[in-house]
Amino acid sequence: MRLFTAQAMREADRKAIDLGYPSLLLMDAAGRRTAKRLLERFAGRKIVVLCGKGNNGGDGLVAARWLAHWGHEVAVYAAEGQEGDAAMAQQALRAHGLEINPLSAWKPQPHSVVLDALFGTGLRGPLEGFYAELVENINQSGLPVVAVDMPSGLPYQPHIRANLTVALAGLKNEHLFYPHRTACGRILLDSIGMPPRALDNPHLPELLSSANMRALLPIRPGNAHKGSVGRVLVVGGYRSYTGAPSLAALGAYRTGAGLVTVAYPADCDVVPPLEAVRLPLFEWNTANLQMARADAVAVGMGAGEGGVEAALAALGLARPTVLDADALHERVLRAYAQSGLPSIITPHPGEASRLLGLSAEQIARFPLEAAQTLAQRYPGLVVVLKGGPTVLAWTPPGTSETRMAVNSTGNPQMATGGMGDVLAGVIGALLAAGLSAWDAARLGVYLHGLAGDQSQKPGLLAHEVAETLPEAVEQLRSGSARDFWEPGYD
Ligand SMILES: NC(=O)C1=CN([C@@H]2O[C@H](COP(=O)(O)OP(=O)(O)OC[C@H]3O[C@@H](n4cnc5c(N)ncnc54)[C@H](OP(=O)(O)O)[C@@H]3O)[C@@H](O)[C@H]2O)[C@@H](O)CC1
Ligand SMILES: [K+]
Repeated sequence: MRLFTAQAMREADRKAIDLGYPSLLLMDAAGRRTAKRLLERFAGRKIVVLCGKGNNGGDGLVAARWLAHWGHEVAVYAAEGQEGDAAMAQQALRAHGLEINPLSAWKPQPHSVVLDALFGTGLRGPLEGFYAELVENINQSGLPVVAVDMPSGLPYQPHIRANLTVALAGLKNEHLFYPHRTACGRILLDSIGMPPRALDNPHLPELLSSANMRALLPIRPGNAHKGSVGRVLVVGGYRSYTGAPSLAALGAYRTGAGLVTVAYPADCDVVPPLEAVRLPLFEWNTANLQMARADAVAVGMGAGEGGVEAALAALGLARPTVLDADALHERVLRAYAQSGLPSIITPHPGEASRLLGLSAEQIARFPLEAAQTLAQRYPGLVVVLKGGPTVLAWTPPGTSETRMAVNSTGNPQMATGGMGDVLAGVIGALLAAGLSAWDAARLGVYLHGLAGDQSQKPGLLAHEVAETLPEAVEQLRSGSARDFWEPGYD
């Protein structure tokens, strides 16, 4: 499954037409299915359909026709100047005897639901004048709004704040990234019958879905023993950051690691989980770290000033590695990129900002671009740029194309201390279980977010998320993990 931009969706639309698929069929499916979705939630209210002159408006005209056909009370307000498919939709609506009112005549009507079919992927800039005012009036009316494809006005201001958005053919950036996602309300996805070949575009980011992630779960053989399912070495801790390596160890164990060793400075008060092997060290060097037999390493959590030294010492172990927090320095990243070892870096926007020389606000605003830039700067390293949502990027060595993925699990309550440490442990366990760096990173962020989604209450703590990981793994394995968008009828 891919994550689209408005432009990429227009290309998919063109591709469908090139394949011979009649565009009017897409519009009919879009309108009809949106109408059904509206009825599921808002049956009994009068339906007011507001249509622009483009194809988003055309979808609205189709929806109005079906709603009237099914016997519901519908009022239609539309801009003038429809062409092509939208003009046909208008013709069909007139044939059903429905009156079309000018958009300027719309006034909020009590107990109505608004179907927002003003603008979709064809918007080319912020709404102004009449349309800006209309959007503000709709928002201020307090009436429930169902948006066709996306709330009109996005990604600019002003835009509609919808209760429900029916995304057509695929999810777009606005449906995933905050703050725009908030304006969508609940998100439903409908394929509208778009030929899959038209949507197939390997250059777009992968959207991590339950079906794809389920296929990556490692299988625990019947004769498993603790040495065969993955041994993780966690390296970190410094002064007041003694909890970080312990949380990583917990994350690793709860994801299925067979044995976790925690290496930490001997003069630090680190208290690893009871089940972990303790490795207090007076010096970070490879020989010392070799005392732990590890299939994968997670290094840097709470390592403070010792982060660089610890990560360079861990490089000598030549194991797949997760580099987190205080290990995330230019020197370390260069060395790991050159080593060719499967390695993953897990910066948050602040750490990415230090690496890229950009502000954390810029990183948070353009996460796809930031992750891609890091992946191109350090070929071979899998970049996990943490955020809402987390973005992944990887430039396989010897290639120039960067693969991108966007996570679909997780919630804002997970923005608390220690959450990243747990994630590093989760990914470490998956590396130790034998997954490739790209697979371990994608499945790791997905599971970590899914665990966080079990409780979306304020005050969620990192160790609680770690404790919920087994439930998340089980949910994914059993097929009961749900994607946040609800799939359509097909
Ligand atoms: N994906 C698919 O395959 C399918 C997609 N479908 C649907 O098509 C939708 C996309 O339709 P679209 O391309 O016609 O664009 P749309 O959003 O209706 O807006 C265009 C209108 O907006 C206007 N306009 C632009 N900027 C403006 C501004 N700043 N301020 C004011 N006006 C502005 C522009 O006017 P113009 O500048 O051209 O005069 C034009 O009239 C998509 O979201 C989905 O709902 C389905 O029907 C079936 C399959
Ligand atoms: K819309």
